[in-house]
Amino acid sequence: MKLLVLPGDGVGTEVTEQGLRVLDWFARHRGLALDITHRTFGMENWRRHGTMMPDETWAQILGADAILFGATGSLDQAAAVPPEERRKGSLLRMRGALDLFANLRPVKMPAALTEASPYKPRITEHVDLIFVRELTAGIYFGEPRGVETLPDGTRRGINTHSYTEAQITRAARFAFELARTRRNHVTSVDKANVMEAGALWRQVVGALHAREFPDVTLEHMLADNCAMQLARSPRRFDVIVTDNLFGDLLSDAAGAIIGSLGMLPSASLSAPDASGRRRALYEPVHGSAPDIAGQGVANPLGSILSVALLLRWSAGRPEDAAHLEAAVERALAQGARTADIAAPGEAVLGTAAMGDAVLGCL
Ligand SMILES: NC(=O)c1ccc[n+]([C@@H]2O[C@H](COP(=O)([O-])OP(=O)(O)OC[C@H]3O[C@@H](n4cnc5c(N)ncnc54)[C@H](O)[C@@H]3O)[C@@H](O)[C@H]2O)c1
Ligand SMILES: CC(C)[C@H](C(=O)O)[C@@H](O)C(=O)O
Ligand SMILES: [Mg+2]
Repeated sequence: MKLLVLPGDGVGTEVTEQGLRVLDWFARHRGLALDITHRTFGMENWRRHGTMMPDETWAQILGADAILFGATGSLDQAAAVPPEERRKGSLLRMRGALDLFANLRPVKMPAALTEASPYKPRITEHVDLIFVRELTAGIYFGEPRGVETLPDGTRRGINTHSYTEAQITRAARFAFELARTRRNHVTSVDKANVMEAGALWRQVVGALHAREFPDVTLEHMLADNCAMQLARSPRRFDVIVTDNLFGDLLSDAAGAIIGSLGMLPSASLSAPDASGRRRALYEPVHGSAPDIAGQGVANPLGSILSVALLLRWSAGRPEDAAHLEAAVERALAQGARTADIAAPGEAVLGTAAMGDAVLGCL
């Protein structure tokens, strides 16, 4: 498998290093064959090459079987880099060009972390849900977009929320198929009461369900209610399918259930090609975390668990994926804690030491 590693900005580099150590364990002990290429991404490209996206890196991105990504975003970027360059080196350009429409964001409560969660244990116990966030359409990609100057000299910012039936159908089909491998329940989240695109979303998901997936339980939920239900009774959810923006917001909110955004992994997948291979990008859900970057304190488990998703979805190694997920659970059960998930008085590990703890449990 051709794997491209793009650690990116801020804590992205720190957590990806730990993800790579774990991947290397599977290469050495389980015969995982990897052809790994490393490239810089983000502000380091601007500093080194004067462009946010060297052509050679873009070619690597387009040619990779899978990408292990860290994070993007830096405080100096908006001031230092012209908008055109920022777009060239943006995560959204990659997601769009690779057509990574299905963004999986599992949220599973490790039993050991009930004290780290701001919620009561009776709320968080046994939470095991997964978002299928549509990732290549909606308001992130709709046209027209931009900032225009009005006749009175003031400006207006414009973005367009748009979904075609085909874009809704492929995300929903992915969610129904995934639900059949889990607890057979899909919650489809929209704002059908306000948005035309939301009403279409609901119709298309409902019709697909009736036509192809009557064995799966489907519920429709408005996005504002979903935000509340995630806090109140997250255990009720199995698969949540939703649009690009709601998926972004709701998955961060779900990170709080576990206690830290640093815990959440993700996989972004394209449709399979003729040989059944999906292009894929794996990354923690969190960003570059400028408030803690460079200190060696970031939680690497979001990246390490993204490696588990890579083993499952790109390497075709579900047993290895489960082995890694179990090792993370064991490390947590043995008391391994980075600062973000430590209860008061608990000993705190740095980023690399948390990597050591997981490796020790493999
Ligand atoms: N996929 C991505 O690369 C991605 C995702 C989200 C935000 N961003 C970018 O990151 C930058 C910072 O955004 P933000 O601060 O709103 O979001 P963030 O996800 O970077 O951080 C939010 C909060 O979570 C904490 N956090 C994040 N990752 C952590 C980890 N591994 N361990 C412990 N704590 C962690 C941070 O310290 C911060 O308090 C922005 O430029 C934003 O655009 C990128
Ligand atoms: C960095 C940003 C473009 C991104 C998004 O909004 O999709 C991030 O928040 C995420 O969740 O992956
Ligand atoms: Mg986000």
